[in-house]
Amino acid sequence: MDQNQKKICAAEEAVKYVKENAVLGVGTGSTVNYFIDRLEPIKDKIKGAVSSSVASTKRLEAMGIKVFDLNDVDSFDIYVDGADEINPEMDMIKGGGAALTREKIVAAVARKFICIVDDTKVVDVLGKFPLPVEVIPMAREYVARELTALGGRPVYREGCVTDNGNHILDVHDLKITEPKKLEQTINAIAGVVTVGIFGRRGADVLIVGTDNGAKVTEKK
Ligand SMILES: O=C(CO)[C@H](O)[C@H](O)COP(=O)(O)O
Repeated sequence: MDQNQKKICAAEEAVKYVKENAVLGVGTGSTVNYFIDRLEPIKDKIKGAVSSSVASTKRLEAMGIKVFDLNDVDSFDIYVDGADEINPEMDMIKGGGAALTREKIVAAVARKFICIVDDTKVVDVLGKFPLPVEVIPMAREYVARELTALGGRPVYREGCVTDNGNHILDVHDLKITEPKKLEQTINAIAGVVTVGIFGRRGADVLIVGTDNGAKVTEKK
């Protein structure tokens, strides 16, 4: 199986978690796009979705799925999203698609985070994938200096403006052995909107697409 087939395999397994009449939390990215596409046969059986990006909203609406404003939804069962890296504790790096802030917000409201990835995303230690940090534009250089002081090598993602009108710094050369601690430290820097470490709100269910089909792990 190639990487895309593995993403499809994980996405199809995630559809099994969708209950009738549910509102779904929907993430962003190529793996999630496969998940959205596979909602087609059951789209009339769900109430709708809460989306984490303009791109996912457009894809959901194009399929005829109603997209709710998060402020109009108290809570919902599942949030389905991809990741750039995930470790055995189900902490993740996210934000490769620059949607990390809205992803973190929608994930926070969901009862269960279902992470769908191909097997290249599963790692022992986070940090090989450059860590995305969304920053307020005027704070970009200040935040970059603070991230350098933490041992990282921040690189401005040129030309990228997030759905919230902000910039992204991708931080290279980090070996993230204590994800929850680093998440807190980076989030405390003035000008940081969100860091792409999802530790405080990690995944509850991990679905990995592999050569041997979907491997499902539930957090104990
Ligand atoms: O965090 C994300 C977007 O901000 C994505 O979930 C992450 O980048 C994985 O994307 P893909 O499924 O395309 O590999």
